[in-house]
Amino acid sequence: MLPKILVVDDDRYTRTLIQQLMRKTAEVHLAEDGAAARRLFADMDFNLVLMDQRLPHDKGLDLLREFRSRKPRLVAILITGYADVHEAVAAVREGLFDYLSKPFEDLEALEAAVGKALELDRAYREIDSLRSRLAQESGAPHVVGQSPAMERLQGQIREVAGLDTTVLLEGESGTGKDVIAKLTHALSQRSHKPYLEVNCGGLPESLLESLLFGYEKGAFTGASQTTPGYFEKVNGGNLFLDEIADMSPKLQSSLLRVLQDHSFCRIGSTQARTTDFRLICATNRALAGEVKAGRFREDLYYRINVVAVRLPPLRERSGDVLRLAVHFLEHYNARFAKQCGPFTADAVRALEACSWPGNVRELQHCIERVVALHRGGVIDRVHLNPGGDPQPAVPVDAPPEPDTPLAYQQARAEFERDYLHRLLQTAHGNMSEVARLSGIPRQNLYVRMKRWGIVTE
Ligand SMILES: Nc1ncnc2c1ncn2[C@@H]1O[C@H](COP(=O)(O)OP(=O)(O)OP(=O)(O)O)[C@@H](O)[C@H]1O
Repeated sequence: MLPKILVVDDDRYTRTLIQQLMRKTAEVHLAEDGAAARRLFADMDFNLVLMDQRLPHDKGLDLLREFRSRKPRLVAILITGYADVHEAVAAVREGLFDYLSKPFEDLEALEAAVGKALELDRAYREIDSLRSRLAQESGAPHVVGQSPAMERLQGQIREVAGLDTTVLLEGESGTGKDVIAKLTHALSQRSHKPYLEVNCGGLPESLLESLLFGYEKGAFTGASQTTPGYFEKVNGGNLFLDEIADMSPKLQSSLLRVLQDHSFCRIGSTQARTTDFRLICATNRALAGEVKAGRFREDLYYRINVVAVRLPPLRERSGDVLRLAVHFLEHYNARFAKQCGPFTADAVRALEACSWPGNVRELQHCIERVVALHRGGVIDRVHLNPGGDPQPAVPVDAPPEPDTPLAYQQARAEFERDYLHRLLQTAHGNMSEVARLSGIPRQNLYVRMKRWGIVTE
């Protein structure tokens, strides 16, 4: 269905021009004054209003305020003469999406502005419909993404979730593997059974072993009481092993045996116990490459690589950046009890121009930072600073003069932040690769990246 645009202008030439320009991409409705505009607005749900500032009996901006009081998320563009531009700029701060100056000299710019405005309206509507769908599918996580790549991926997950096969999720850091693992659980026949997850890269071998297998009292120093492991506790449900490539060779062979026999022994016991779970694994390094390099067992690889699903990086999901930004904006507004937004046209362009090397996590963090630091109201490009210096988006202090010598600690901090950010970009968001290149242990890296706001979790 074509989007609906309302054009309010007393100048017939402008109305006809916009109608001709948009006739293939939108259903265009025309009003020559405020009264006609009010009638049409009351009757139809418009995706965009293009409003002239000077109307016979009304001021365009006042009419837009009236419309927005009835429909706060209305996306609107004001059409002004050059004399009124300062009013339009002020209106953008009030929540107007964009303004265009008449006479239109650049028709491509007009089309582009309308395209962006319609995209923002689409993002609002999709987030709303996702919310109401999720309210029905209780337990399923919010997976935002209507780009072709994400539609394909969600289709794949809906197909395999109920089949009880092992699922391998491959994708860069921050692409949403964790969220998709939870979705797989929520859509599976095991959804009412336990869902347990463990990050294989975050724990030393012995701790991971006791967490998975459980142990008998006295099995090792500190084993003060018998404790069942995840293989036992997850019985009937789904087990998510994140960062599977980081599992040690010893644990890889133990896991292989569990998958073959559906049985295991607690540490310190010889009694075999049976278990029934579906395995979901994730990795941000291509497992085939790890097998080739001799770091991952080939037989285990074939066991877990039954259905492999690739999570596309955010830079390959055209359109999703804005949807996710709107989703996180609403989330953090609710969480911090704020009213930040909407985004200006310039902010939308800045968000979409960024390559987001840290993927969805980086975007989420950017919006969280903006909402936390912003007093409220419209979010413009200056507030966002996407992908740039991960310091507060609204600077608290003036930046130091370029030739002012920095204190050693401060200079080192700036170097580290810049260094890690660039490295993450070079490694396409792959944390294990960043760890390898920098020689900094992975866990340590997370702590540092969190400190500099490069990652949030
Ligand atoms: N499609 C999505 N919709 C909504 N939120 C998302 C989506 N994808 C990711 N997120 C959010 O982005 C953040 C990072 O996602 P997640 O932890 O799933 O990434 P990951 O690929 O598992 O990262 P890592 O490899 O570093 O563990 C989370 O807060 C998650 O809720």
